[in-house]
Amino acid sequence: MQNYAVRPVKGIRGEIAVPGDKSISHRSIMLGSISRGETTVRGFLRGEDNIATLNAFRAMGVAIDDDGETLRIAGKGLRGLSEPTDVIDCGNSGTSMRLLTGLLAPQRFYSVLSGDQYLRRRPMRRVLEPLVQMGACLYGREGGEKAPLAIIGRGLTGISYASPVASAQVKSALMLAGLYAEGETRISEPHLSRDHSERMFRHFGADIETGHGGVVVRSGRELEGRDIVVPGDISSAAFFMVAALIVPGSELLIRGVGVNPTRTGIIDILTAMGGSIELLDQREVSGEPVADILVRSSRLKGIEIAGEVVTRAIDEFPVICVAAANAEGRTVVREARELRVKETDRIAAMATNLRAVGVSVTETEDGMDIDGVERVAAGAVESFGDHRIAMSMLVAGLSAAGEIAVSDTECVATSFPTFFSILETVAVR
Ligand SMILES: O=C(O)C1=C[C@@H](OP(=O)(O)O)[C@@H](O)[C@H](O)C1
Ligand SMILES: C=C(OP(=O)(O)O)C(=O)O
Repeated sequence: MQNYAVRPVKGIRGEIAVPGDKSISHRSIMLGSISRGETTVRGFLRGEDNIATLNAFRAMGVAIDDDGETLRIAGKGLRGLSEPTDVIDCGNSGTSMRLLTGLLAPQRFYSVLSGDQYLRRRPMRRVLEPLVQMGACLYGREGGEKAPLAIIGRGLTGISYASPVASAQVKSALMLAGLYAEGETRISEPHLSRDHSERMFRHFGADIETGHGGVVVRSGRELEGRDIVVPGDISSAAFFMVAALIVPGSELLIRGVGVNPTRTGIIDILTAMGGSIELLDQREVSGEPVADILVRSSRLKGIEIAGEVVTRAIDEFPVICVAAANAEGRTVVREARELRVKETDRIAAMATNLRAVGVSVTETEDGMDIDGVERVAAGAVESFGDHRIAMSMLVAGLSAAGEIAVSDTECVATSFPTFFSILETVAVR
């Protein structure tokens, strides 16, 4: 088991670029594989989650060439995937498993999806239930709640589905199924979740409409291969944004970060806490907004966080907790129940870890109250096998009273394999 310890530093300074967006990288492989012609992907995230998606499509007969810079996907068209000869291993990746379930349900073959011990504990009925309403034949442990999932591909019919959770994975699974289902598939959600699928479906020429009522996908149109440039992942940038805010004497420029409005909740939250964050050189790349982000150390204050911004910052809560621990006063998080069903229960994990470094945290069913301290104490904590918990606690160590040691940090490679090397380049000792 790999452990890593971070000592307090004198500043976070310089210029960095973070690796490609995880959500967009997954989708580029999926849509490229079921399009006609070649798709090229530059800036693809080579994290373990995305490699799981890449291997899944190779196992279904798609030729994907990787020269280390650009991926070249020889698209097979909507009906060109072939039956995988073994279980598809989604590793730790909820996105791979849920989106693949939607894509595989309407194929003319049998497939099985599984994953690691964490993924096999996560809820899957949220995608199985609407897909079964569309006519899918799907099985899972615990009455369809948990992986391994068995998928007996067959013809589907479009439905109109109001999702009870704001989840881009549920929405995207149904959109992918909708490419094959007879008629139209309509999906609405309580708040708009990340809309990378909508943007990429349009980019590949799918028959799609978006608006206040949600998204509508119509089947019958082949997709066309495209050239995609993946922007930097704002969820990875978030660790360095918080690091630069909480370490006095910091100034950090993060270049080429995706700033899709469905993902910028972290910027809104940190700005409301008093953080100095500027977006520079805003532009558009492959249908996604991109900017450089300039962050300077700031005195943060506690705020209340609830409502739609929670969806727009869902993966950033572990590191938001670290910002809150370093802020003056109390930060109140509510309506964030979804955090309990991620790679681990992120409310419980962060409460445990922050308490271990001297921060008072009260858990509620759908959130937590965090009382900021002058300085987080030194201590030893666990990753709970969750990449974002590991990186968040390492960031906490940068401005703590002493060393923070985190155990089981291999999981960082799930989404951000270059985290440690980037940290070395910006930490002023
Ligand atoms: O669609 C996606 O790429 C993702 C959606 C979110 O999950 P939910 O759909 O479960 O909210 C997010 O937490 C995950 O990291 C990536
Ligand atoms: C929740 C996450 O990913 P996934 O659901 O794809 O495992 C994440 O990366 O924080």
